[in-house]
Amino acid sequence: MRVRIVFTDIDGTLTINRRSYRLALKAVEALRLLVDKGVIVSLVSSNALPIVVGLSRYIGLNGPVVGESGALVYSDEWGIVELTNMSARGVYLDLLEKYSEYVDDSWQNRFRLYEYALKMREKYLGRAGEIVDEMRRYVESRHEGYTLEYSGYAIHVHAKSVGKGVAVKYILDKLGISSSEALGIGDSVMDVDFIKYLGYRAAVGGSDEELLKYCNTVAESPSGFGLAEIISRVLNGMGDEDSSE
Ligand SMILES: O=C(O)COP(=O)(O)O
Repeated sequence: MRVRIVFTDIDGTLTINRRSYRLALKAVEALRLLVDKGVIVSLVSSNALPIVVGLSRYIGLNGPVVGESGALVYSDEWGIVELTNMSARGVYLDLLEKYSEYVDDSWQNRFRLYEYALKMREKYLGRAGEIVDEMRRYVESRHEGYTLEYSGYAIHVHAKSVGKGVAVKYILDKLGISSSEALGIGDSVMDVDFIKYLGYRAAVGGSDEELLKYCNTVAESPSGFGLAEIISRVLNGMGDEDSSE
């Protein structure tokens, strides 16, 4: 197994479970270990870019990051790279008004450029799937070229051409690394978009069923604890390869 770059989602993948924002310290330690071994680690998230850049910096990671579900990429060397020019602001404002019974605004929207988020109101979380499907039908019939997805943390409204996969391919291409040497780790159906292109495809325990269909490794432990488990398998695999050389 030769992994040169690891792309990992944040919410539900580095956290202690799929509802919390609290990082699993085991996950932080595992990512740092990868960096120390010379592996590039990139965060791939639907969060606003400043959150992703900040987190990457303070954890001590070394790779380019993806924010706004793939609309934006950042690295110290490249600066902010915009992978779309289609802002979903008008679409999100329409949804916020029309579906105000079900969804609330996200504070992060003041810091977003292209992709916008809505939070499902607590009392409707049990009906999230059905409400999201209805909202998607509305968006796709009224706003050509736009769609929405649900991560379990928020509903993300963006141009159809925007995706975590487009951004991950952009990074691989710029760095000259083959997708066969890349590992992707996620927890939600939104992660299928980038994981499906990569040579090594892993899901943490408790992931969405849809994601599991695309993965060749599934952790037993949930969320960030599962990520630590996957990384220890990778590091052991790399050790085997080194000792056989
Ligand atoms: O902001 C969200 O809804 C999810 O963020 P993530 O892409 O890091 O899981």
